[in-house]
Amino acid sequence: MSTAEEEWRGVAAEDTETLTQRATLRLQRRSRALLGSLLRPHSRMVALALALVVAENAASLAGPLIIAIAIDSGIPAAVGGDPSTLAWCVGGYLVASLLSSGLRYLFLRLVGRIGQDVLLDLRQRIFRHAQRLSLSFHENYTSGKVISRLTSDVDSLDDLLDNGVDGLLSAALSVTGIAVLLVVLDPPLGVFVLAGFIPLVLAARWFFRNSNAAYRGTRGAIAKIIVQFVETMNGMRAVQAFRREQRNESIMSGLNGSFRDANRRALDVVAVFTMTVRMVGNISLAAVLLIGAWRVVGGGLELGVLTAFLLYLRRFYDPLDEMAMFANAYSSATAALEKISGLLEEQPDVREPESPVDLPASDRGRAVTFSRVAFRYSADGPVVLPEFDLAIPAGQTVALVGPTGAGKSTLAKLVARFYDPSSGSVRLDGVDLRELSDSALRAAVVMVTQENFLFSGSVADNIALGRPGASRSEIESAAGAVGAHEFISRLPEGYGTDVRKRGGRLSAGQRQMVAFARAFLADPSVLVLDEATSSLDIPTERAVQGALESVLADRTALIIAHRLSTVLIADRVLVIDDGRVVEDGSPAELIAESGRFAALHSRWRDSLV
Ligand SMILES: Nc1ncnc2c1ncn2[C@@H]1O[C@H](COP(=O)(O)OP(=O)(O)OP(=O)(O)O)[C@@H](O)[C@H]1O
Repeated sequence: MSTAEEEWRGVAAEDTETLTQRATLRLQRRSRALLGSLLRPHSRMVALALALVVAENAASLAGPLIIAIAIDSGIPAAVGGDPSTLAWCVGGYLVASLLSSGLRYLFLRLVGRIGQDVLLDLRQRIFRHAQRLSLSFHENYTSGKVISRLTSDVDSLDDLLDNGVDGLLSAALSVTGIAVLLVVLDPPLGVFVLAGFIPLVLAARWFFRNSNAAYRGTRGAIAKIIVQFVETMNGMRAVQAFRREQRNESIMSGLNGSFRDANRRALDVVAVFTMTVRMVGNISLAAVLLIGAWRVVGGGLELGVLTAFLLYLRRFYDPLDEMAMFANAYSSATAALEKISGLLEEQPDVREPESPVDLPASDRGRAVTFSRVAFRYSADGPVVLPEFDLAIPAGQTVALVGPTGAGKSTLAKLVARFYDPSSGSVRLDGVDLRELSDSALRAAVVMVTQENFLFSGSVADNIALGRPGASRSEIESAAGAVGAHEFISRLPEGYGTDVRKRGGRLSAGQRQMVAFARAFLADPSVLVLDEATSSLDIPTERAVQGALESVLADRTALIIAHRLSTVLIADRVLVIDDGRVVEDGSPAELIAESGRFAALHSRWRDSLV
């Protein structure tokens, strides 16, 4: 792939207003490929739907032709005493109408089913893919954008499949069918009507060019609204605490305004196109009426043929209106498809190896080694770890301390392989983390983060996250081991309490205990713990400390320690500064020296008195 194409890979083009011709073609190819892959499993059904719509149109086009025969032959014969032709015409008309309605029903049902299956598949693909993408992607892309891909973009596709495709197929078929019939019925009038097509083709070209640009704008604007909305709702506490409501409102009203303007532009384009179609249609109709009537009076045209001609002509322009609606839905869906296909094109930075290596057997933790690890979060970002070497023997508990921004969390995230080192390697019992399968890595290393995230569901479900499929007694014994059993039993519905419902909400300390129970149940050989910074009251602190000691037994642990009590139970303390180890030793050794840890230790102790 050339560098120019590389620039438009994935979500790179999302915020670009104007694209080069090459980029546009590339994005269109990508969208078409996605649509093709979505429709392929339903190809038979799509073929059946096409057959149904062709048959339906043929049945419905027979109507005016039968009326022409009725007027020109049926009625004169009936006046002459032979009503059979007229009776055949009426019967034929009824059959054609019934057939057309029945086929339409079948077509709509089928298209509805295909459409919903396609959307289901697409939603699942987006969700699955978004979950697979690396943390580094999510940090930049934000959850709001993923939500807008999954909701408003999929909705525009829904709109296209529900209304647009039906409109387009019917319109295209009836316009073609009618054009042929018009020329057959009366060639001079037919050719005259078809000449009206020239301005229509020009108008359609203008429409597509402009509406595509307008709809790219609406997709971008709605995504920004959702991002802002999600961020505000997620940060509601901070919003209210810092009185950010007014500022958020003004940001939101600006975004809403751009969304409205982008939509207005899109609708203006539709309005101009629809008006042009109607105008050409009505002028043609008036002209055909004038010329046709003049020829009927002169005896050059039969009245029935003129009637059929006028009936067809009405049907000829109505679907063109529908085409405008389709084009509308199409432009919106193309813009959505462009964004969705971009998200789906993104590849995780942290990838599972094709032929993973097994870890050796171990029953007491695993050795963790950093060998000449250099790390930066992005290719153009600052170096966070210049060259880091560290060997942690199996079973050792290491506390990481150091100033904010020193790189402690970065080290922890590298051990859990949320990121890969820019150079060098992180190894587990000598095996590079990049050579392990995801499941082996997740079984071996568990990271407990500061946020202690609880998913909606019961307390038991949240603990069971550590080992899906764990029995209730295993869950309870894990909770018991970390000392959480007692408070969980006191919750309104015990282990079955919903953590998101009133009464089930847990305090910071309780959330931490649940997270420990989860880690205990997962039973990893390496535990990475980013200790919560929030201070707990003394009894809770003790309980949490006790829980921590049970979780740490018999495993290797790397703890970003914020509490003195945690540091003191560690076998080894590493003081990190600016991505380097500046002190390394047991807590007692470091306290005995007069370095940074000794100073930190005395400040901690002073704060406890
Ligand atoms: N996701 C990220 N993207 C880019 N830079 C980051 C990211 N996370 C951290 N950094 C940068 O990397 C450096 C180290 O951050 P890190 O979070 O590892 O520090 P820390 O020692 O854990 O700090 P704290 O004690 O405040 O949590 C900082 O300069 C920070 O700005």
